[in-house]
Amino acid sequence: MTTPLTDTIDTRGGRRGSLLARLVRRPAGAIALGVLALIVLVGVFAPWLSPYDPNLVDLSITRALPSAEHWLGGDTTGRDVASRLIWGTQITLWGALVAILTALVIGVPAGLAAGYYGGATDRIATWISDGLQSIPGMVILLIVGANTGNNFNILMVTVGIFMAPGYFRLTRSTVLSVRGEAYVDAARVAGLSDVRIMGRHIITQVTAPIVIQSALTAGMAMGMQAGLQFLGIGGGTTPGWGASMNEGFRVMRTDPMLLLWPSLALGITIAALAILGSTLADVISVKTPTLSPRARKKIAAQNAEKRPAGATTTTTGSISVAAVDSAIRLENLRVNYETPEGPVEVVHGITLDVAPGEVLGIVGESGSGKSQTVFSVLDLLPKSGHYTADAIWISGEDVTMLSKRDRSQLLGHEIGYIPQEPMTNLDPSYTIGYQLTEPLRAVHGMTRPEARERALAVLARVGIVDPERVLRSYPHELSGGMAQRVLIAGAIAGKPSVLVADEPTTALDVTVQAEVLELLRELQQEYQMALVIVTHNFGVVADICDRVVVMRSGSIVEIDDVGPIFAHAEHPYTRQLIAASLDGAASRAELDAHTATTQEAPR
Ligand SMILES: Nc1ncnc2c1ncn2[C@@H]1O[C@H](COP(=O)(O)OP(=O)(O)OP(=O)(O)O)[C@@H](O)[C@H]1O
Repeated sequence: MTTPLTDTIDTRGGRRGSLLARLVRRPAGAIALGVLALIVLVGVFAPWLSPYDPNLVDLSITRALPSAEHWLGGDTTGRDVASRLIWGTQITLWGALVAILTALVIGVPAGLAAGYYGGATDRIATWISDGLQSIPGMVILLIVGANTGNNFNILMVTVGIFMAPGYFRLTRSTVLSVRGEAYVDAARVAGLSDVRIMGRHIITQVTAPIVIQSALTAGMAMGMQAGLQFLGIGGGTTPGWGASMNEGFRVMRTDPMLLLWPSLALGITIAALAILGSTLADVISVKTPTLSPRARKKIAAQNAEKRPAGATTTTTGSISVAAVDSAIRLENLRVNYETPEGPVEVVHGITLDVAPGEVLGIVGESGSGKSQTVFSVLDLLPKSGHYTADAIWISGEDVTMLSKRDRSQLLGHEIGYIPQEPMTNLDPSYTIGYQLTEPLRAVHGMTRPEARERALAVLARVGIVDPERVLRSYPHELSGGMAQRVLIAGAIAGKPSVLVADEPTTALDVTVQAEVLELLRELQQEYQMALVIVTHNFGVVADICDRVVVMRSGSIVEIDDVGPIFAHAEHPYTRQLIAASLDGAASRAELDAHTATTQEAPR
């Protein structure tokens, strides 16, 4: 039985917060939202905010300059400009709303049905959508305007119909991308109706892109509406901003301000909608944030502050050999990630080392920081991540003092790396031969025949029966176990002094796991390499390691030799992990027996 470790789950990550909260956390989002909220309030409360009837003519204020009574002055026929602008806000927003609702009501259900059902439904809907897009919208709008007495609402519904294909295509493509997901199949198997599946499981995927599209479409609808009114179509008695622009345009030379105010209102609104749309897209897609150089400096300064003057550090862990004698030595390593909620530290100042020829296990449950530690050594952190350390020694050199180029040279020579997922770490477009020989030629300066010879030798050494054939093969032609052996061959081909294996057996089935561990143990002894093996499994530790580092929530809770750890682990978390890992795990003897009898045959 496996002991549950639910009480040790790290919950510091927290929730990402509501969409609105994430939006207003960004300055551009907050400003755009604030401006739009103000515009909407003006539109909604126009009857109360407007000081005069927008159509009231008072000849005494004809072309009047701004004054206390008439904030923006009077127009050419003696109407209050501010009142017309305020009422114009309402009519412009209303027009945009009618157009968007029309486009939504037509485009989204059609896109859902086309994407979900495919076949004839998809073909017919796509054909109609393409047809709509090929029709010149302005001509139709002129015809509709002429036949409906320039009815504003009907014109905006027509604008909405021409905008529906945008929603249709967006919804259809989103549905197509989720239609084959396992959870949609599961809902089908569970007997849920199509309408329910679309309404519950699929629409949720479509909502975010639709919100973004609506922000952008609103701007376009306002632009079209203004364009129509500018042409004198759909103005009505209460002018939208477009109609005011038309009036202002006619007297642009003598009264330029009459054109300026509505143009400004329209420009600001459309700009705010565009900024809102693109900020929403950023927030919703949660693009991986990248740490800016400024943020990196800030984190480094904060980490320096955490170190009391004179004292070495506030780190966890310990070291066993002198820095220059170590294969790897980390001093006060911290890893930070930039997240939508701000920087988060995921490794909290750890110190550890590996002696030459030693096998060190880094153990901990998922999320404890094992991989981030290894990635920092290998300089493999993603762009959103950043580490700081007092020093990182690799084969007696502090790599934090080296240039990026020198560091990667050193890594290429001194460290071999075996990743978690063998298949995803081989490029499907290249043969195994190319992938094995490329680093030998580029980093180790071998000629093509030398590299080929070395690749064949290491493939044979890791137990590949027909190395010549494997060299010609593409990754998809290998089994998972063979792919992992190929990666091990690649890792040792350059004769590194340290081999780092990140959960090297996780993706393999249990029989192959035993063989791969056995191989690693043999290679480590044969090449006299230091081996760092990342695992969540104490069974692996028992099998292969000399010393073990136990990590939890980004800190080291215990470091000791394997014997003492199993005999009397000090930390309760270590004891819990040991119990969870070893219950039911195959014993060393069983694994050995298995390895002796089973030899994996290549396909
Ligand atoms: N790109 C990232 N952005 C933000 N946080 C991250 C990122 N990658 C990892 N983390 C966080 O860092 C912490 C440590 O992750 P790490 O991958 O080192 O865990 P691990 O112990 O190797 O787990 P596993 O065995 O599942 O690989 C986790 O809390 C994880 O959520």
